[in-house]
This record gives sequence, C-alpha cells and structure tokens, in this order.
Amino acid sequence: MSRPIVIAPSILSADFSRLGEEVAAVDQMGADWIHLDVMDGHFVPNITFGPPIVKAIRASSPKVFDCHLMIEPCDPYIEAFAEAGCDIITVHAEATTHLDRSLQAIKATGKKAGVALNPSTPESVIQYVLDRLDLVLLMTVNPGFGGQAFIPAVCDKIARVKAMIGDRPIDIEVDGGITPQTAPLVAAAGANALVAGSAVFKGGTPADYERNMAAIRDAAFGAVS
Ligand SMILES: O=C(CO)[C@@H](O)[C@H](O)COP(=O)(O)O
Repeated sequence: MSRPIVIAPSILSADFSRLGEEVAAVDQMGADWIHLDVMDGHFVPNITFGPPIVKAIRASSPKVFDCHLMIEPCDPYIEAFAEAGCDIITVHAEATTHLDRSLQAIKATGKKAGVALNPSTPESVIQYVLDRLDLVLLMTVNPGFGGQAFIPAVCDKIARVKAMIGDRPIDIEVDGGITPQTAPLVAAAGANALVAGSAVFKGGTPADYERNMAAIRDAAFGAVS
C-alpha cells in the first residue's frame, strides 16, 4: 500500500536569525514534517547546528522533527539528538562503518530510524537492514548545500528501493532540488516524503510558504492519483 505524501520543509533555507518563528510559520502553513539538516564540516563541506538548536526550536512546532544527520561519526550523537526532540533520526550509510549498529542505536532511543544514501551510493547497502528501517532518504543532490540542481538519475533508484521494501511500512524520502517541476518525477517513481528548502522558503513570508508547499504537494499528488 502507498504511504501518504509528506511535505517536509528543510529549515536550511529558513532565516536562521528567526528560526523559531520560521518553524512555526511552515508548521501553520501546511508542513507535515520539519526537516533538520545537521552538517559537520567533515562528512559534508558545510556546518549547520546541533542538539541545542534542535531543543530550542522544539517548542515552535508539534510536527514530526525529521533529523538528517550529515555527520561522521554519527553514533556518539544519536542520543543527544533524540533527547533534543527529534522524532526520526537518519544517518548516512556512507558515514557509518556499522550501519546495522547505528540503526540499533537509534531504535534504542525509541525514535524512528532512517538511512540516507548519496546519489552515487547503490541501494544494495540497505538490503540486510530493511527490517530495522522506518525511512530511506535518497539524496537527489550531493549533500551539503541548498539550492542545487536535482539529479534525475536518482529516479531509477527510487523505483528500485520501492520494489525492495515491498509491503514494509517504510517511507521513501527525497531531498535536494525538489520543486513543483521535479516533485511529479519522484512521486511517480515511488517517493512519498518530499524535502524542499529553497522551493518552500522562497518569497520569505508565511503566505509564500503556504503557496509554495501547496504547489509541491499538488504536483506530487497529480503524479500518483
Ligand atoms: O540536505 C540537504 C542538502 O544537503 C537539503 O535538505 C537541502 O536543504 C535541500 O535544499 P533544496 O535543494 O530544496 O534547496
């Protein structure tokens, strides 16, 4: 059975000087999840924020906090992100030698577990951990920055991952270059959770966010209904 379409604004494109307000605005304007991009300047060439910021914005929205850890190592920080209020914690397969152990560590906190794959990483790396997963995040850009161009070759991988997971209740999330133009491609291939940063926050007002999220959602629905 198909999973519901989820729109997850990436706060990487929000105004960081008003982060709490920005999170509340996308929540009230239709976001299903809030996507948190955690970058370490080592696994990816950019640095964002850590558990104290997550904790500080937790009160701004009751929605699912969907935490994408672009950090290496990841295991030493899982508990801190769980305690800060993340609901889903996703680690990169490329950032952990022992993926199964990292997923067990997430599950031990009581949170949902996800694995992210860079565009060039084959989907076979998740074959033996499928039963530990709540979410597979397929990067549609190379991680590190917002505003990059969508990589269409990932659509084939989305379809292959959908076939691999079968009836398991696992969300397929995509992240990078998602717009009303690319949303139908990923939704038709089998993705149901769509992360978007620049395409949601462009314009800069809550009314823009509402319109931008609705455009992405409508485009994705149009491809699957
Ligand atoms: O994880 C990342 C980048 O590494 C993303 O979440 C970006 O923040 C998406 O930004 P857009 O491509 O939608 O602008």
